Amino acid sequence: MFEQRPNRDSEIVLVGRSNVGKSTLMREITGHSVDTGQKPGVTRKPNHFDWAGPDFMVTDLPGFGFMNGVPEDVREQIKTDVVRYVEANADKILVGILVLDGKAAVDIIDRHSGPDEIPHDVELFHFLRDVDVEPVVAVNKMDKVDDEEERLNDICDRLGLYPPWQQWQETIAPISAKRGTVDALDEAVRHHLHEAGRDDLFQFF
Ligand SMILES: Nc1nc2c(ncn2[C@@H]2O[C@H](COP(=O)(O)OP(=O)(O)OP(=O)(O)O)[C@@H](O)[C@H]2O)c(=O)[nH]1
Ligand SMILES: [Mg+2]
Repeated sequence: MFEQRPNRDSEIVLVGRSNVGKSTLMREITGHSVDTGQKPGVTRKPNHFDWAGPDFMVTDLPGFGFMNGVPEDVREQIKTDVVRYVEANADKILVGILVLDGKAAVDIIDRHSGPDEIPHDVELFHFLRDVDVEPVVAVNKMDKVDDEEERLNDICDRLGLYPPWQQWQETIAPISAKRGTVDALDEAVRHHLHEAGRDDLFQFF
């Protein structure tokens, strides 16, 4: 289990497979420098960012799934730790941002779908809902995607959300963290913050 969680009563977490751009998005949200990398598995411990004023923080959690050079048992342990972290703090987490690689997600999901296999991304999406954390799916790296509409509709379909994706703008947010194009995510997060009566946190999104 991850140690040393700062004592904050409101939180937004970033979760997802390794190398999808969680830390890049974290940098974009917070304006702080965060380690990012070409190689998966850069973030091994949660990165918490809090501010002097509000009782709020954003947490960039380690990625899981395939990572070059990282043994399977370590990858599984990271995933277990991430799930436990979210479970343990679910009552404080206002929004769970599930980051996907828009270019790769559908192929990876389809490759890992089977009679006794649920893909990590799909599992995590339903897990967030199960623990009553509002999920927002940040479909990242859209700068590399040509068939945007089709891709977003396929992602909805795999997550059990009836297409077209435009019906789910509080849940599905196409972005490019690297380019700083994150308006759709800000909108979706604000929607949930508003529902939670937390317009005071709009300053961060
Ligand atoms: N083309 C493109 N590349 C991106 C985008 N966002 C992130 N990347 C790249 O994706 C790679 C991984 O980014 P990270 O932010 O380190 O990914 P991560 O999800 O934090 O990875 P872990 O810490 O291993 O879980 C880096 O090379 C980033 O520059 C994006 O919007 N577009
Ligand atoms: Mg990272």
